[in-house]
Amino acid sequence: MSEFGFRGQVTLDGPSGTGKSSVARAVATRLGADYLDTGAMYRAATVAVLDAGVDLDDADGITRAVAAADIRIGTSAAAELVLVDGVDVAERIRGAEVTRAVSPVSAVPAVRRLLVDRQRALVAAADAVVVEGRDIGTVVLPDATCKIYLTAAPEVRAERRAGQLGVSDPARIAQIAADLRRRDEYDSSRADSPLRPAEDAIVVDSTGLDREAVVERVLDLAGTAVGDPA
Ligand SMILES: Nc1ncnc2c1ncn2[C@@H]1O[C@H](COP(=O)(O)OP(=O)(O)O)[C@@H](O)[C@H]1O
Ligand SMILES: Nc1ccn([C@H]2C[C@H](O)[C@@H](COP(=O)(O)OP(=O)(O)O)O2)c(=O)n1
Repeated sequence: MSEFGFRGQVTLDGPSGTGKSSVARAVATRLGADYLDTGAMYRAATVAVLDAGVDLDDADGITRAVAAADIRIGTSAAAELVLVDGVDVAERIRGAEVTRAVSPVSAVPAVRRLLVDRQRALVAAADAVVVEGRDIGTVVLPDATCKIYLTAAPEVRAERRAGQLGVSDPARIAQIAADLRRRDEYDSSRADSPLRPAEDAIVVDSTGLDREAVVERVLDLAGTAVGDPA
């Protein structure tokens, strides 16, 4: 099929370090589609919570802080745009402070309702879109054209994350691996929209594949899902 003829939604869910962001961005570029990073929305919401000084056990306070914040997210694969109350937080949302706090913030059901509504509105505005997160195939877009669930061995995911952060010290890599495990467990066991593959998702294990091979596999699956000969 013509890559640029794609119309519909590709969803990419899975745990941290499986390659969701880098693969989703590349697939969106190749398809000429929009790109939505829902993890960046939960991270931006976490900035609002941290800046409001709310305790991470206080679900009502978290909800108020997120509802009061003006969170804006871009949908272009070419440039990342994440604003909280007009401030560019694209770099800050990747830092350790936000990464530590994002799971409890994203487990609050009222926060999820707010952000899922915005995610659906952004998707509705696009003819073609690649959306990545944890619950996109299961909750946000149950009727998506093509659903992918990305996995990879935990030690490979930790090494990738360490490489991305420029970390080579074995003790710090072990810390990154422990943090990933903790977040996986938290995200998979929360009551509202836990991380899990949708029943109709295709599982792609990226452990032994380089990024380009995963991108090609996802493009093949997207082409098959819209029924065009590849
Ligand atoms: N298949 C792959 N093989 C090796 N490295 C990869 C692969 N996919 C992604 N990466 C790298 O791993 C790191 C984490 O990828 P990222 O896309 O941020 O994952 P996620 O969004 O799932 O957390 C990045 O540095 C990325 O370039
Ligand atoms: N659709 C989503 C996306 C992310 N989240 C939450 C749970 C995740 O631990 C955090 C951060 O997601 P993000 O995709 O940025 O995380 P990684 O890049 O995979 O480390 O947000 C979510 O609950 N639902």
